[in-house]
Amino acid sequence: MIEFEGVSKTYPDGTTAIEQLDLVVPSGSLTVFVGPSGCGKTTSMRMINRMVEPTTGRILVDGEDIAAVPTVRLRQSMGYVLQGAGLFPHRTALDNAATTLRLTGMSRAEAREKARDALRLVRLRPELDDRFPSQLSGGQQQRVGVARALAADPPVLLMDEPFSAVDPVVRAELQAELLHLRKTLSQTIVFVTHDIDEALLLGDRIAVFGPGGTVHQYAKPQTILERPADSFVAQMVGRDRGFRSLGFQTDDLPVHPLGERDAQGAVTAHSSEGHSAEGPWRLLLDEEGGPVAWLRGESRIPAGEGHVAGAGLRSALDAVLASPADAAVVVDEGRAVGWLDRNAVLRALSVPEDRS
Ligand SMILES: Nc1ncnc2c1ncn2[C@@H]1O[C@H](COP(=O)(O)OP(=O)(O)OP(=O)(O)O)[C@@H](O)[C@H]1O
Repeated sequence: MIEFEGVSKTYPDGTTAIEQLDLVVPSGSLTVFVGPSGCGKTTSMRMINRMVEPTTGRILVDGEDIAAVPTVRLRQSMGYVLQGAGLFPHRTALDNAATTLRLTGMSRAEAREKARDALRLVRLRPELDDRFPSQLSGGQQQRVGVARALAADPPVLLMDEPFSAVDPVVRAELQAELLHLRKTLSQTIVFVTHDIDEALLLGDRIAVFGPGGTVHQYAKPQTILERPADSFVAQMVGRDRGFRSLGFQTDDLPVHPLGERDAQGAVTAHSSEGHSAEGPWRLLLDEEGGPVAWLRGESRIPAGEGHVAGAGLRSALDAVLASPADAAVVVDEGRAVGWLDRNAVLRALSVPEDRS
């Protein structure tokens, strides 16, 4: 657990970066600091590993005031990932990933062994281990940066705009990777970004920073979307708040059985309303059971991705709206497994969730 207690920071030139910050980052959580440029996110994060010292207040890590912890010991307990990875250009991916371990005095062989494990954890392909940063793509460099921070298995991971220097497709990939990694990691993560969508996607909790270094709201993503604390936060989260908040509402909608395949390899869509004169929509599946196309009479419409059971009401609504039939297909690892009834989704939307 990381606790900020009445923390303020005024730089020697008189700039106040942070004003009276009181905030608790729970152990094992991924907490995002989000806000426009210059509102003190990076300053707050750097105070956690004492790259910046507070002017007033104190910061506790697991109950210990970090002002009393030697900086070397403190930093060894915290991985740090920067924007643009910040790799050493003349070291290979493997040696870059081994850097922090070497600083702890570990032998080269052992450090490389552990670094190799970390590179596999972030899914860098083994054949890239011996490349230099200039021979890696931006996304691959960023993976090495994350591996370097994780290699020593520190209890705290500080990530400062780690994905902002890569293109949107690679960025989405790295975000998905981090969500995946979190299932196996126990680290307490503090993640800085100016992108509210990234914050909503990744954060267990989000602190919205505003001008003058004040935190306007510190809450779960769903709460930030549904109940922004003030007009500044409402403006940050922007348009489609209501629709986007559906993504955080769980769906426990019934899944109807898929039924038998016909001679063509298609299954007939579940319907609660009866079929039109042209007969029912059928969904053609490939050999592995993946949806290919909707068929009815002369019509053939490419099948969308379908809905993954439990993925939330936003995904369920999207799937039924995109389907030409009265039902959307439910998929598991790309294979069709059942049907989601459109009316059931619409009924679920009309019953407000308990938001207490
Ligand atoms: N070393 C410094 N000396 C003086 N002022 C500083 C220093 N570092 C940061 N600042 C100022 O403190 C304020 C907060 O900066 P900080 O980098 O923490 O904000 P940020 O929200 O992380 O912004 P960005 O997203 O642009 O990095 C800004 O006004 C900045 O100019």
